[in-house]
Amino acid sequence: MDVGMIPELSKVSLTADLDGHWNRTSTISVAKELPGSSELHSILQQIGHVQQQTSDGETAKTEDVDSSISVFNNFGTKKFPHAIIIGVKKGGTRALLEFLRIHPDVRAVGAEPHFFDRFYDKGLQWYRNLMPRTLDGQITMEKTPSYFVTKEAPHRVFAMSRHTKLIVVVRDPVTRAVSDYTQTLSKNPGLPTFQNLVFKNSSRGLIDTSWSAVRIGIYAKHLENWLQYFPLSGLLFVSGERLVTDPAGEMGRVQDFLGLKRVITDKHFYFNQTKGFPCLKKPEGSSRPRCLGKSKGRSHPHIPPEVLLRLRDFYRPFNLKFYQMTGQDFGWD
Ligand SMILES: Nc1ncnc2c1ncn2[C@@H]1O[C@H](COP(=O)(O)OS(=O)(=O)O)[C@@H](OP(=O)(O)O)[C@H]1O
Repeated sequence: MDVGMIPELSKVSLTADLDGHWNRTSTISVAKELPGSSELHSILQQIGHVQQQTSDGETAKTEDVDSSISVFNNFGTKKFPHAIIIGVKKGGTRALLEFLRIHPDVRAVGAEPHFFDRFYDKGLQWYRNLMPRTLDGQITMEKTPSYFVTKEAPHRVFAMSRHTKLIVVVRDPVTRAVSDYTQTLSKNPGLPTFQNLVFKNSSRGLIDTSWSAVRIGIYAKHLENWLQYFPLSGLLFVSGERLVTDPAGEMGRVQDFLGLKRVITDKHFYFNQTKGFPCLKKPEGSSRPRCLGKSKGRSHPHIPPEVLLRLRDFYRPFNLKFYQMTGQDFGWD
């Protein structure tokens, strides 16, 4: 298709992954008024290539149309998610979702819908409409890591369906806080140092729990809110650390929890030395290996060790409580 021939009257930007490779995308701009531009959009949707930038910096398909299914057909139905990755921010939620998407029985929204925190007033039908169509036996999923720390989210998810399966990817809260800080710093290079933000003003080592990078890591506190509505058996806690060191092992647990056949195995992963993380040999919709984008697996700034130690001390009792509540020792201490 000669995109250069299309006049740019009013821009509609469609970011299409033309070669099926995650990190090499091309942007096509077409005129809104141009006859055929909506058809172009539809065609790109049909081949599953209409993408948008997700709030976590990854490129994701907006319409998860099966490549074998035309958008003009109505095979399958849009259902509320059977399972949601509810957290935690910077835990490894994007990696988990992308790994799950290689399973033929999983259909997921690529972007984060943020329904149960930001857009609840849009209503449940709006939410369901965001979901990809699924056939019998397939499960619908989404991920929005901020749900885990949103006070209203548990009762809202419960009101949608008490049977919703919930997955939480947890990571050492100290590393998570640094990762969170690194993300904010990348958007705002003028940010004060980590040590300036982590301690309360004029305090001698008092941790500032009003800073979200700290607060999110008090997992036991957030989990209490969820356990008021959901039984522990309705939640799965995935170790963010093991998702990196043993992705296939962790994916085995996830598939069991979701009642899926164990299709995703060690055959699907390879360790990319340059990236320093496991990558997919054959991701969904592509025959080429693929790693997550640059915003995942960033190097963290140096933080003085005594600051990290102080933060580790702060989290210790909350971590122990969390191990007790979940019956799992994540080994962060
Ligand atoms: N396979 C693979 N590739 C790249 N990165 C991986 C992977 N598995 C886990 N991680 C870790 O995921 C961290 C980002 O977490 P999230 O995806 O939950 O972030 S976000 O909340 O959606 O922004 C990200 O954090 P940073 O290392 O701080 O960038 C990674 O450590």
